[in-house]
Amino acid sequence: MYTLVLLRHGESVYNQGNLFTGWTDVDLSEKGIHEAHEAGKLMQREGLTFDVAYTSYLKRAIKTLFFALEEMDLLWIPVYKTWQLNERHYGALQGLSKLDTAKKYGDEQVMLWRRSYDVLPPSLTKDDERYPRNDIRYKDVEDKYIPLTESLKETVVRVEDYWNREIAPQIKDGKKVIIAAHGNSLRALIKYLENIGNQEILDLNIPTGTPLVYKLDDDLKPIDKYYLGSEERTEQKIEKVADPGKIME
Ligand SMILES: O=C(O)[C@H](O)COP(=O)(O)O
Repeated sequence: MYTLVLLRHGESVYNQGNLFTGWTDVDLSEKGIHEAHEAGKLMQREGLTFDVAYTSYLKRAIKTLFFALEEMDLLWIPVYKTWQLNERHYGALQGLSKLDTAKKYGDEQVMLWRRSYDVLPPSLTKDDERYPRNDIRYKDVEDKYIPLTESLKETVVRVEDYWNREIAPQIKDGKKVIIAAHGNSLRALIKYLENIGNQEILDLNIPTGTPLVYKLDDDLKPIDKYYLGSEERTEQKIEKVADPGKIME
């Protein structure tokens, strides 16, 4: 049996402002920094340790991983960064308010853009400054992989590819792995790992800064999973992600 930990970044300043983020490289909020440290402490208390870590090219995930590993005195382990673990690209919605967008297009449409498997958010155009081709960090990524928008279905393809090529062999080799990524890139990975249906995936919401521990069998199929920390707090965070307009105490 293998242990794998998935960690969504702590609250970002865009999460705080309730804005669509996607590939926008925004920082953690003060609360997000705190969540990242807390995640590290929870993992330490649980007796977890890691040999290798994976994260995206986006600083909210990179910093969350850093702060969590710092708490565990594991800053020395190899950390691999990849665009393939980036958040799902939110197209022309990036930077817009989720509430204003819901007022303009209706809750149902926004829910489809946020949670459905294959509905694409409105696309960017190539002259948009948000087009990732203009960002130096993606200079080695082939044009065909640079998104103008992305459905979860497309996110699954790139996440699954990276999982099978890079991460799964490390786990099978006995390495203890943590993946620090994003709400929708983790939904994509979980959909693949647990073979969740295209309809059921609508209801999956990943809380910020809360370690999710998986027990995997020899074929890397999940046998068990659980969040670390207070169940009540995790539930509140999940509700907040599901309905970002909700006020949390
Ligand atoms: O990209 C974003 O806006 C968030 O990281 C995830 O947002 P969602 O919960 O609206 O999909």
